[in-house]
Amino acid sequence: MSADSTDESGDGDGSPTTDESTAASTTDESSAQFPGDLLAVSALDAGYGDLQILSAVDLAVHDGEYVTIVGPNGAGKSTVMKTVFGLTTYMGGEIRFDDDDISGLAPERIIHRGVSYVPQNENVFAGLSVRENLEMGAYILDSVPQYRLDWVFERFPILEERQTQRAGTLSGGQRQMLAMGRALMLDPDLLMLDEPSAGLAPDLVDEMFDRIDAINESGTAILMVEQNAVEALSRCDRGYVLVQGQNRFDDTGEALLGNDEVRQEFLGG
Ligand SMILES: Nc1ncnc2c1ncn2[C@@H]1O[C@H](COP(=O)(O)OP(=O)(O)OP(=O)(O)O)[C@@H](O)[C@H]1O
Repeated sequence: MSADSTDESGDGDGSPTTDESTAASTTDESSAQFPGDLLAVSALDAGYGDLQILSAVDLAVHDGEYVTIVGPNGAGKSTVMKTVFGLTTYMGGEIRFDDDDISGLAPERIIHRGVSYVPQNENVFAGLSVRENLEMGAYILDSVPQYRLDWVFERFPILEERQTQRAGTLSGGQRQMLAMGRALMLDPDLLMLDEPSAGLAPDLVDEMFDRIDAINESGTAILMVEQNAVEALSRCDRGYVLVQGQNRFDDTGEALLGNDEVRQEFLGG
């Protein structure tokens, strides 16, 4: 499924690396339905220049899983995703994807492995048409695969209707759909979404989450950062609570929602 069929190393031993150091470890039951780690982040240190933000962060996403990161402002949630995608200063620890070590690789190389990332802001080319934006999503390929365009249009019919319209003239919700559609053009194994519901009118938030559910149900693993924590945890398979650049809790979404400490400290009671 990933765009790159030339992975070199493939030397992983497949052993899970993420469990020990977090406050509430991942339950075996929640992991059992998933075949293995797609993304395995262990003891990750990262930041910006000399400024360290993440300290020994552990996180895993299994094949086809839907994982959410929640936590207070400035906790480093976006930094985790940016670091997986090669956009920050990698300082230590390990990031494995599909059993290959991708720690510190540049984004172009990570995209080839089958990871797509939708940042929170400036995630479309405003001056280009909807269709051109989608075509840009497949820029690493020699030609734009029509079946992927069709796949995206099927999931986001509004993008087909508006394909000649400039992205800058779309509504916030449509723009977010375009950003997601573009990220899906390469049929990634893992889609990382940074606050997909941010700035959306309340009646569009549920619709956005429904679309993310549908993408996940079609087999794409999701790693998502969300301020809308209760909604996100109620939909995901597992969640992580990050505080000051460190793991605080991880468990199934349901268990985190039922955890009094998590509710009081991080979910508004
Ligand atoms: N480009 C950058 N350069 C320097 N520091 C940054 C940069 N981006 C983020 N930071 C800092 O890193 C810390 C973590 O930011 P991050 O955006 O990862 O947090 P977050 O948990 O996603 O928060 P929020 O929910 O507010 O987006 C913050 O202190 C932030 O100011």
